[in-house]
Amino acid sequence: MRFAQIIVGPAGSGKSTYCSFMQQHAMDAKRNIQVVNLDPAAEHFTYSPLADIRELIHLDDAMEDDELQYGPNGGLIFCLEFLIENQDWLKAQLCGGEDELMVGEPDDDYILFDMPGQIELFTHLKMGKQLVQLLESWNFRTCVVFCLDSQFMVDGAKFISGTMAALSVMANMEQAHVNVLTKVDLLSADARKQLDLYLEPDAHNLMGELTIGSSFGEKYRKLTEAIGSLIEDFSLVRFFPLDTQDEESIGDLLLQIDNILQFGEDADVQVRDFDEPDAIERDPDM
Ligand SMILES: Nc1nc2c(ncn2[C@@H]2O[C@H](COP(=O)(O)OP(=O)(O)OP(=O)(O)O)[C@@H](O)[C@H]2O)c(=O)[nH]1
Ligand SMILES: [Mg+2]
Repeated sequence: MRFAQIIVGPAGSGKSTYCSFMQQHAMDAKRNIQVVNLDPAAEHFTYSPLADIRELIHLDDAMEDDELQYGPNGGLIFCLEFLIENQDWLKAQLCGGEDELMVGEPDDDYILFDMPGQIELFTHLKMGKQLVQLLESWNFRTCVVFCLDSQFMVDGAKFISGTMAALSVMANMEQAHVNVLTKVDLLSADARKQLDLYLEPDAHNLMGELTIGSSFGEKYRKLTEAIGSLIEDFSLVRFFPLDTQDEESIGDLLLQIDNILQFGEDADVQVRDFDEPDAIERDPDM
């Protein structure tokens, strides 16, 4: 079994930074987490990628092509379609170029996929989901990690809007899913308090309070309340506030995603499988 986190979220929400911090954290814990860059427009990131889509296709290829003549947004969609069509390239990068899947060390098979900030790839287009299906066919267990900038979540209307964006990705991808609020270290003490209030899991009628102080909230009070209670009543959307300056915060998040992927549990099973024949050998009468 192999493990994958698909890192998605709006432009500039902190996806690539998340990948760097996660990889570094894993390294410090003597764990091997690799990162694959699937953003064909990426110019710079601070991790060293296991594979890089820009070696297959670069955004400029789609934009400078005389026939295609894409703008930056259409070009990006084209690049991801191209990736899906040329899936053998990705498979070779992930599977060491062998035809058959190589089953490496369990620790070597944990990969973060750093995606472009084009959120429509994951809200209503099919490429995001196709990528996940490909990974699954290559034995990956996947979890979507949706990054949202916490600075845009500290007033009621924005919180609702961010929650709906998360919900939209969840509904389209139909995958195990974690929502991460990034850049929490940049929040003022007041903003952090406000955010914590929204994140309180059982603050009853919290969403009703969100209508106060925002023009959208006041104008569409009933709608806002209805959306709020829908989200609250069904526990639809939860957010993890990530402070990249706090090692414990990164560790807690990784643990949560590991649990969703059942990462540690597989290791247990392998230990048990390994022990059993040994025990039988030692006591042949049993
Ligand atoms: N202080 C702080 N800055 C952050 C954090 N995460 C990201 N940033 C900054 O936010 C900016 C965007 O971060 P990226 O990681 O490039 O965001 P991205 O989602 O990969 O962006 P695109 O790939 O362009 O969609 C950079 O200047 C980062 O340094 C964080 O946790 N704390
Ligand atoms: Mg990026």
